[in-house]
Amino acid sequence: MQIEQGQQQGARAEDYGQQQQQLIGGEFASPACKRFTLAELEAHSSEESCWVVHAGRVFDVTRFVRIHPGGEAVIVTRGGTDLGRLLSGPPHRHSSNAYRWLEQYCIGELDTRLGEELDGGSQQQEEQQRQRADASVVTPPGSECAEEVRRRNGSSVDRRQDTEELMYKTVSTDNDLVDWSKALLWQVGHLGDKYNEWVHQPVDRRIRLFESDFLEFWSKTAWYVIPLVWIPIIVYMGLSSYRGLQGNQIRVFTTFTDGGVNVSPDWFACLFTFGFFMWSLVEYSLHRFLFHLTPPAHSYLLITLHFLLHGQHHKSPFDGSRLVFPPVAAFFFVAPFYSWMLTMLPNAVTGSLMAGGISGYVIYDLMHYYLHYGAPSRGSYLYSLKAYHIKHHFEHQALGFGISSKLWDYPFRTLIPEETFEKSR
Ligand code: HEM
Ligand SMILES: [Zn+2]
Ligand SMILES: [Zn+2]
Repeated sequence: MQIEQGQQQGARAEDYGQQQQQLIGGEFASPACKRFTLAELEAHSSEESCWVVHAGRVFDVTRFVRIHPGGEAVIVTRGGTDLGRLLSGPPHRHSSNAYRWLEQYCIGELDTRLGEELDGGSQQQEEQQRQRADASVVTPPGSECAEEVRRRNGSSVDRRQDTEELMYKTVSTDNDLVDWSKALLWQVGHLGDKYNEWVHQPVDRRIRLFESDFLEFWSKTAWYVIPLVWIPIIVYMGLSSYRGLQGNQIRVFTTFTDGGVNVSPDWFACLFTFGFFMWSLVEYSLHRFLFHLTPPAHSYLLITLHFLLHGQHHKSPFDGSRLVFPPVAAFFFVAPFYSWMLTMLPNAVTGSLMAGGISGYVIYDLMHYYLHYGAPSRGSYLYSLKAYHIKHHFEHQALGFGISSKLWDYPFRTLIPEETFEKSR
């Protein structure tokens, strides 16, 4: 069964290689072609239903506008219109993954004949055009919009847009390396050297990790579980550590100094703050040195583990069911770390530091969720963090490891360049 699945994956991987070749040549998958009139397009220009046109095709971006890292307004105000060259900036030169992302929302193409009529084209010209188009284009069911648009529009499609199209890669989950109708966890290990590229091409689709409903259910965590589980632990740890500092004569650094340093209850706030601050370094280190380790192509196990830990979040960055870290899994990180600290420091000191550290963790996890799903107002600190983190997902996977702050990206020199548009010109 396993071998059979492996062979299927192998065959898919080969097809994928060929597919990528074709895609570089400009082919990309789209849904069956449907034509929309300008009037239909214009009727979808609000937050509730937002359609846009790009390179002759129509995209229903309603579900994306709220979470767009450049803000909701920039898309909604252009709802029902052609985006023209906006995607290549300014204000922002979009990544190739952003173009791929847009592909997922393609619902058809714009009926340009009507557009030209509305633009004042004469009846005769319009009729000639219609005849030309009808002679050259048959719309078989299931044909791909993009291919058709290119064929019909020929040289009329802007050259620059053509170049943009070359950046597209398939986002069709029906034609992917993995079978999306089945659980993904046991499939990804077979992707071998294709895994790394595949996992960094995000899709707007929920992931099923396990075949078993029981495991699937327990692998998901709603965001509010994080404060519900951890805040009582923080309060308990904090209070008991503070009492511990009050009740006992606690001394630290006894091995380095004569008699050690006395820790009074006043130290609690400093220890808590230090633990909170140290969390940001742990956050950076885990994200950079563990979650972003590239698993060896031949290791089924390590690829699977990588996917479970972080890969699935990169593949499906807006799958809210697995955006925060499950508390049971977190205990496996916290417990050994806590025990190790206890070997060096008194209980009350360790507890105070841990209470601060876990508070930092809770804030990080909730912020991470908000950066994906929230719509912070333009110019705010959270807006800049959201844009920063989404760039880590879409374009700079080897940079921008700080999530709740960019702090540690400075000394470790992994800061994402401010605005790639100016620099790339
Ligand atoms: C509807 C199609 C659009 C899609 C799918 C889209 C997607 C994205 C994505 C994925 C990013 C993250 C960075 C990247 O990967 O490039 C982004 C950032 C951004 N987008 Fe869009 N976008 C769209 C339309 C627009 C429009 C029409 C504008 C402006 C007129 C715009 C302005 C921006 C800005 C300014 C940022 C960067 C935020 C920052 O760095 O401050 N986007 N977009
Ligand atoms: Zn990451
Ligand atoms: Zn993320």
